[in-house]
Amino acid sequence: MIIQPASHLKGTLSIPGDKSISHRSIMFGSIAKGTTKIHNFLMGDDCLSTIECFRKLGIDIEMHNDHILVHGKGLHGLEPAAEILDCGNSGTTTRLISGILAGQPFTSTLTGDASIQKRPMKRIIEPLRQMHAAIEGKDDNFCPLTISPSTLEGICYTSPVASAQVKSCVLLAGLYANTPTTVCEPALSRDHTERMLSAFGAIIERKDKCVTIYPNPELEAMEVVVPGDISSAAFFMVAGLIVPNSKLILQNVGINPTRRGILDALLAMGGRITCFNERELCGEPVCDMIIESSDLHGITIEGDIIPTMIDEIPAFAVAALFAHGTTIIKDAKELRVKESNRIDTMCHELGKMGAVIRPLEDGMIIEGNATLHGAILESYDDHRIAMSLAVAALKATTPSQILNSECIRISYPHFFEHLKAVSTEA
Ligand SMILES: O=C(O)C1=C[C@@H](OP(=O)(O)O)[C@@H](O)[C@H](O)C1
Ligand SMILES: C=C(OP(=O)(O)O)C(=O)O
Repeated sequence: MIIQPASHLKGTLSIPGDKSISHRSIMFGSIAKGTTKIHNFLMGDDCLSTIECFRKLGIDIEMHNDHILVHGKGLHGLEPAAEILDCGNSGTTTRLISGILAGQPFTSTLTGDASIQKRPMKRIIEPLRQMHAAIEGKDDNFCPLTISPSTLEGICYTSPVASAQVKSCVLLAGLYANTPTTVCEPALSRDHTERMLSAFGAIIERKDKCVTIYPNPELEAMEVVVPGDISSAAFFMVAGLIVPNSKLILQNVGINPTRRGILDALLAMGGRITCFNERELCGEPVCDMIIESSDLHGITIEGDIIPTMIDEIPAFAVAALFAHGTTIIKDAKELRVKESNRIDTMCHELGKMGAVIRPLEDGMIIEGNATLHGAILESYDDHRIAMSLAVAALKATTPSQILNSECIRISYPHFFEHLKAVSTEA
């Protein structure tokens, strides 16, 4: 993909469905009784991997033009898959489905692509084993994972990482345990599982950074309307702020407090972002946004805000390049275990364009007021890296090429069409 420098961005975009919420709607719909109808589902490759896994586990899932129907079979209705479950590139699929599979009376094996096979699974193997799950992984940490039948016990688990995937995995296993299960985390990670599972009928109690789930609920099918994904909106939030003379309207952006860190961080940098039409969609807060070119200044982000913007940090780093002063990102070591090592990949690729950006063990130091030139850039098959580099390329003095950019299909299949629709070449 060739990206031309842009003179300005103008227009209105309807933000595609949230990836995290789309995954959960299929998973919870599959283990609920009755037919769950899903609107605004994200047709990204990761969510399609979740659909394929549940089809292999015996669930009938119908794809229609404007909705999906999941014919759920209840908590104990899944059937053994005839083959290995392929989670593709999706960490969310791999880790959440493991919690459900730990509670089944049959053995399952799951794996995914080259990137998934490098991502750490010890973080779910350990708590699942504490629940007496029978789970084996390559080198005790990697896919393929094999999960065999066992009788699960509820636990009180203090997670060393703020990870919604770990939290959700343990809570889902907790549905099948003998006694209640509690998960506490060091900082609050996204809470879509808690919100949506409660709406499906699970009994969930929350207190500060801990969540307790009670076993064996009657989950009932429901209608889900998936809000737009702030992680996808983030690319256009940053692009609209850094390209001069721009004004974008982003419609239907999810602003759940556990996901809105990018909005708060960009506002703290002086970004002109106005949220209006605030409403609630399926238990999730949503708004429309106006984004206008802004004079940004560097900030430090660290601590509790980090998990609320973890996937948006590559895009945030691009905004920091065009702020006055230095931006520091700390406490974001988790970036090293995503689809790529996002600290190293961003520093390396932005460096090729002339950026002054230094990796830290747990973040980056980014010098602002950058002048970037075009370059041939590698996505490392990481969708967030491909799209963040495309945004940086809008501000370069010459065109850039992004290699292996098809990976955007994972979370935002129409990204390049949307970018073309709102940008005017310099
Ligand atoms: O639960 C989820 O849907 C997700 C949780 C986050 O991962 P971690 O739980 O590993 O932080 C995030 O990076 C991922 O894109 C989606
Ligand atoms: C990290 C991501 O997803 P996952 O963990 O589901 O692969 C992401 O979408 O940025």
